[in-house]
Amino acid sequence: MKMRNPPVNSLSLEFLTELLISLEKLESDKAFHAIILTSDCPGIFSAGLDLMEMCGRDPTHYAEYWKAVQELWLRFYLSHLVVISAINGVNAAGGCLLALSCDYRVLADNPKYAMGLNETLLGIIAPFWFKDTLVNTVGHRTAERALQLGLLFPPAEALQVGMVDKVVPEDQVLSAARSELAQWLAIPGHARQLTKSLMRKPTADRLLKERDADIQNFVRFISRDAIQKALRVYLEKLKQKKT
Ligand SMILES: CCCCCC/C=C\CC(=O)SCCNC(=O)CCNC(=O)[C@H](O)C(C)(C)COP(=O)(O)OP(=O)(O)OC[C@H]1O[C@@H](n2cnc3c(N)ncnc32)[C@H](O)[C@@H]1OP(=O)(O)O
Repeated sequence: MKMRNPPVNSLSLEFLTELLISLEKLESDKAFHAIILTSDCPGIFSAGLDLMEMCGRDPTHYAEYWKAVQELWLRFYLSHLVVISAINGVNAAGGCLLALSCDYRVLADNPKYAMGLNETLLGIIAPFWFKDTLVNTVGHRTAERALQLGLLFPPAEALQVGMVDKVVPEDQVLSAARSELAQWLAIPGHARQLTKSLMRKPTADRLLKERDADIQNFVRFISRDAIQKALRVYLEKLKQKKT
C-alpha cells in the first residue's frame, strides 16, 4: 500500500477515508495475507494529521474527522493481516502512530527521516491511545520522555529505543520489508492472528469503551482559542520556512 497524498501525505479526512477503504478491501479478500505500508512521496512517509482539518473548522467537522482518525487506527492496529511498514521518509505524529500500529517497522537510514509523536511541539497533546501505542512499543520511560519533549528520533536512535525494528540503506527498505514478511507468513495464520489480538485487544478496548467521550474531548480541546492560535502559528512557521 503506497500512500500518495502530495506534498507530505498529511492525513486529511479524504485521505484517511481512502486508506480505510483500501484496507477494508484487502482484508475482505482472502487472497491477501499481508500489507507493506510505504510512501510514494519522496522523502516523506507522513506529516501526520492534516492541520487544515483541525484549524478554523466547526465542531461537527472536528467530530467527523476525529471519528475517522480513531477508525483508521483501530482497523490498522487490529488488522488480521500482517502489516509491515517500510518507512521511507520523515514520519511525524499521526503518521508515526500509523507506523507504530504495524507489526514490524523498517526505516530507511537517512538522518533526515526522523520519526516520533511530536504533538507537544505544536502545543497539543497526544491522546491516551497514541500514548498507549507508543508505550506498548518502546516502554513507559522512553515514551514518557519522548512524549513530553515531542522527540523525533533519527534512524539510529529510533532503532536503539525500539521505535523501529530494523534500519537499512534507503534503497533496501522495501526488499528488507519483504524478507521480514516471509518469516511472519510462515507462521500458521490463525495462531498468529489470535496472538496479535490477545496482545492488542486490551489497548484497543480502552478506546472502544470511551470512543464518544474521546471525540467530545477532542472537539472541546481543538476548539479552544488558545489551541487554534497555536496551530495557526505552527502552520505559519511551516510556510515561512520556505522564504
Ligand atoms: C486531545 C487531542 C489533541 C489533538 C491530538 C492530535 C494528534 C496528532 C496530531 C498530528 O498529527 S499534528 C501534525 C504533526 N505534524 C508535524 O508536525 C509535521 C509538520 N510538517 C513538517 O514538519 C514538514 O512539512 C515535513 C513533513 C518535515 C516536510 O517538510 P518539507 O520541507 O518537505 O515540506 P513543507 O514545505 O514543510 O510542507 C509542504 C506543504 O505541506 C504543508 N504541511 C506540512 N505538514 C502538514 C500537516 N501536518 N498538515 C497540513 N499541511 C501540512 C506545509 O504547510 C506546506 O504547505 P504550503 O506552504 O505548500 O501551502
